[in-house]
Amino acid sequence: MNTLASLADVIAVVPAAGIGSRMQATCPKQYLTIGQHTLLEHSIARLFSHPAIKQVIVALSPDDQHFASLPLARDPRVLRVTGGETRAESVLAGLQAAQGSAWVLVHDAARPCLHPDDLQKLLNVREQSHVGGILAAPVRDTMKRGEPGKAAVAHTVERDDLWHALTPQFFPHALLTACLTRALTEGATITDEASALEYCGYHPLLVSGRSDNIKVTRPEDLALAAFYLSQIQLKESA
Ligand SMILES: Nc1ccn([C@@H]2O[C@H](COP(=O)(O)OP(=O)(O)OP(=O)(O)O)[C@@H](O)[C@H]2O)c(=O)n1
Ligand SMILES: C[C@](O)(CO)[C@H](O)COP(=O)(O)O
Repeated sequence: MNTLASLADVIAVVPAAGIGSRMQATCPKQYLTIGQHTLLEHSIARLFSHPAIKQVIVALSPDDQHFASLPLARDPRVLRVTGGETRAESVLAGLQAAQGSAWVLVHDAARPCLHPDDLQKLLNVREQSHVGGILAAPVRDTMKRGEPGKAAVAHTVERDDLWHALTPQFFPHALLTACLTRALTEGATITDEASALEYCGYHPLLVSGRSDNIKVTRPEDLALAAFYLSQIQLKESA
């Protein structure tokens, strides 16, 4: 029987089964460190900083050599599952292990700078929508479409109503599982959870989020993430 509190509980799925090839590092980028902790540990700590997040399901590569040595591996709130060939497949593996939570949040292991205010804003979506929503940052720069296969401008892209999709992304567990399963079965290209819902005809909410919630993707991102994270931690310790 779910208590009221458990109905409010949220399970987070953290896809962490990638190799981080664009990072050009000697280990998968989620195990690069800022200070004394890995990006994965920072990203999960940001989630657990909110009382509604009761469990994290982390999807790892079957060849993962790093997770077992982290304190996370002994945290009873953290459940390990085996990820897939794509991020979407890793997320689906996490969803299949998520039991007892009506809503599920998905957050990249490579986004360690999630601000607590943004997490709260996203969790509030549960009161506003039956579909769910995502953190997103409005595009700031002029956007260009390149000519296919050439480093030349084809045309400028209208940037009104253009957003950078971020994570976390937050959806009813049953709806996201159904949409992601259908999209993958039908061969759709799915790079975030919202695109699976869009594929099935839904329009998730866009929750304006901070642009410092970066995904560590390329070598120069690590120092920037370290700075942004230090700013969050400075404010939290004030
Ligand atoms: N098969 C995969 C691929 C990616 N991810 C995870 O999805 C998140 C966002 O993906 P991305 O930034 O693309 O990470 P990588 O795929 O590792 O990076 P790259 O594309 O540079 O190899 C990361 O936390 C990554 O570990 C995953 O769980 N399973
Ligand atoms: C999910 C995501 O973080 C939204 O921007 C992003 O798509 C994940 O990175 P990838 O390079 O697309 O796997």
